[in-house]
Amino acid sequence: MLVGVDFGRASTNPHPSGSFDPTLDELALLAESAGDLPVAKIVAKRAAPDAALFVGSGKADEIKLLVQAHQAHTVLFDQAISPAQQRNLERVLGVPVADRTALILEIFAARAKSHEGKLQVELARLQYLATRLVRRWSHLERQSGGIGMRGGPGEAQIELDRRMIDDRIKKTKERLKQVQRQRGTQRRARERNGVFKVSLVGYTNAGKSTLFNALVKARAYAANQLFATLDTTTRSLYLEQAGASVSLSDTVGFIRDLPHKLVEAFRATLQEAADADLLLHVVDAASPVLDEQMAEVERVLEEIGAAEIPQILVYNKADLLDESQRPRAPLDWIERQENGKTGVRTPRVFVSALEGSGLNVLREQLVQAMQAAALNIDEAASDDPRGIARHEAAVEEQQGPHAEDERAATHPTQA
Ligand SMILES: Nc1nc2c(ncn2[C@@H]2O[C@H](COP(=O)(O)OP(=O)(O)OP(=O)(O)O)[C@@H](O)[C@H]2O)c(=O)[nH]1
Ligand SMILES: [Mg+2]
Repeated sequence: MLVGVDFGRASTNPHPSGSFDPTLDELALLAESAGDLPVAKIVAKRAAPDAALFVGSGKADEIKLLVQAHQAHTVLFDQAISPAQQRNLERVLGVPVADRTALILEIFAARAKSHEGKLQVELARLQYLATRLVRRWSHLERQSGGIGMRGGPGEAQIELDRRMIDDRIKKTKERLKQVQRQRGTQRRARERNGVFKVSLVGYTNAGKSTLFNALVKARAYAANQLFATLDTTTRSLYLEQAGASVSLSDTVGFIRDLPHKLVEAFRATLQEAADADLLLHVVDAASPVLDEQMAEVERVLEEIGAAEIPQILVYNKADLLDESQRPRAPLDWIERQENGKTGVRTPRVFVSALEGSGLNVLREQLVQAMQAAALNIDEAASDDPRGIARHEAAVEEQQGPHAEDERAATHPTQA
């Protein structure tokens, strides 16, 4: 049973994309990805979350009736609920209650394949657990009457749990560091070869792995599931037009309200994207919430320090667009909105990774981006730190004069 609450404009949600999805489609897909079958959904409207139940008590009764009518075995909330709200709801509803964060962590835990991925998920889960214990403890403290009244019945146990968790967090972090140090060595070995690094980034389920497979003829796991990919896969992609290879990495997808601890735990994996010379930002062109998904990806890129990396926008699933939505040309240029920037002119390519259409145009753009970057590197040794002037000239040569003014104006601080 899926539940979403619309807090309207009063919402304190920090994400500009807004946290309320009236369709609950994404929550449904998350539930399916975790192996659940959504049987019913309900949306509520409130000015603010109820302290005890998150929803009002009338709504809770309504949910309970639906749970019974559909024999639902779990209630999933689209927003984060506190441990106390979770416990109260479970008591009222008579079934387990979980929120979006717990659901995402569950999916990650089930999907993690590599040693590093497993450790990252373990760390995120422990950290999630730790914050919940802290909150429960402070809740008990309040109940016991404040300072001087400590020593309630559960305190010793919680303190013990906390120490155990803190200990495991420490150990997991150490092991993770070890694994990442090894990977870092491998990565540096690759870097020394001077290979041009391209990373696929984008919202989960946009089609990154399908595109990766189509481009490098690999068999990365692609599925209609959220977070099908957790571990980074890297392959060499030979570009005939350039007579050279680039390294192409498939990475974990992004999602709105990605639990912060998870981003932290996956920082090293995401770092792969931040180290790239070029990002292929893959979007599901057929998604009704395309803008929100793109904004979310930009937000995460900003968070991991990858907002300045040049992008090619890959509008995937073009086969699903109807005639009126189809672009007139397979390639155009759009102004990408970025924090603090008026708009960055970025190539946009329409492809269907599934049918293999548009891939040649994409390869051409890859070659151009590579050549532009090569000129940048040439310039790196000279006075102009990133060779912006020459880079602009090179891009102009390749794309005609029209593409240029904005680029020069919007990359003034690139160095
Ligand atoms: N119609 C259509 N479906 C596509 C296309 N590309 C991918 N898909 C489907 O979209 C779903 C997700 O594809 P993936 O390649 O797993 O997406 P992803 O971005 O790697 O997803 P995560 O790894 O979960 O973040 C699969 O069911 C694909 O078959 C396309 O061009 N057209
Ligand atoms: Mg994938």
